[in-house]
Amino acid sequence: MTLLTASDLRLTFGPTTALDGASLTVRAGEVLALMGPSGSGKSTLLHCLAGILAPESGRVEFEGRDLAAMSDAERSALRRTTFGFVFQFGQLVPELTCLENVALPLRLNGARRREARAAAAGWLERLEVADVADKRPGQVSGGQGQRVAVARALVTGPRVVFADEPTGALDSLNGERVMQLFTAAARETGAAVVLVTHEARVAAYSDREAIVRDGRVREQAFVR
Ligand SMILES: Nc1ncnc2c1ncn2[C@@H]1O[C@H](COP(=O)(O)OP(=O)(O)OP(=O)(O)O)[C@@H](O)[C@H]1O
Repeated sequence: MTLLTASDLRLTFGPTTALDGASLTVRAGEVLALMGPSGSGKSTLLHCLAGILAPESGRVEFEGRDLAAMSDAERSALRRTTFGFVFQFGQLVPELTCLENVALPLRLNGARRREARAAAAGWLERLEVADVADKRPGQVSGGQGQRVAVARALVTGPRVVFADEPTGALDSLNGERVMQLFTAAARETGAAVVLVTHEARVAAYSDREAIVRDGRVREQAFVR
């Protein structure tokens, strides 16, 4: 089943053409890796799929609904409840503990403090970082921080998690473990993952690879 469809996206930044007719579909529950050279448009495509950037032409549909036709409130509700995000540097809130960081999306969606904290604790456990629950992000390792960021992205039960170089700041051993835990947890919950990476060993955790070149999706192949 197709969840997200991008058709013929074009987007320029001043003289730079970032997307030049990019088209892509994301299926429910799949792990999709966006690969390709630096500057080819991978992150821009990811941001358009997630409704963070609006293409100048072309359209993005989530379950058949055009993101551009939604109100700002509808789009931000979609990002808060249906999408999850993991970036290269976890972007955790530095003033909150790791547990509070994971509980935060649930609190923003209206969950009670107690339930949000209980669910967050469960997710930290699942990502094997229960021991850092009461630490602040500045006091944990890069690998631990990324696991907390993955827990935070999955805690709301999103349909799609967007990840931009989620292991880019980690050494290979830590990166592999984060990818193992991330993709296993996403598969269990049925969330699709759209992942930007330039590392083949990170892409190896995907079901499908799409190669972005010069602002277009040039090739697609099933990995497994
Ligand atoms: N906000 C911006 N302002 C100006 N130019 C931008 C902006 N965002 C992206 N670009 C340019 O658009 C092109 C595509 O960028 P994008 O970040 O999507 O590529 P990428 O494939 O993700 O690259 P990398 O692998 O290096 O992260 C690049 O030439 C980039 O410099």
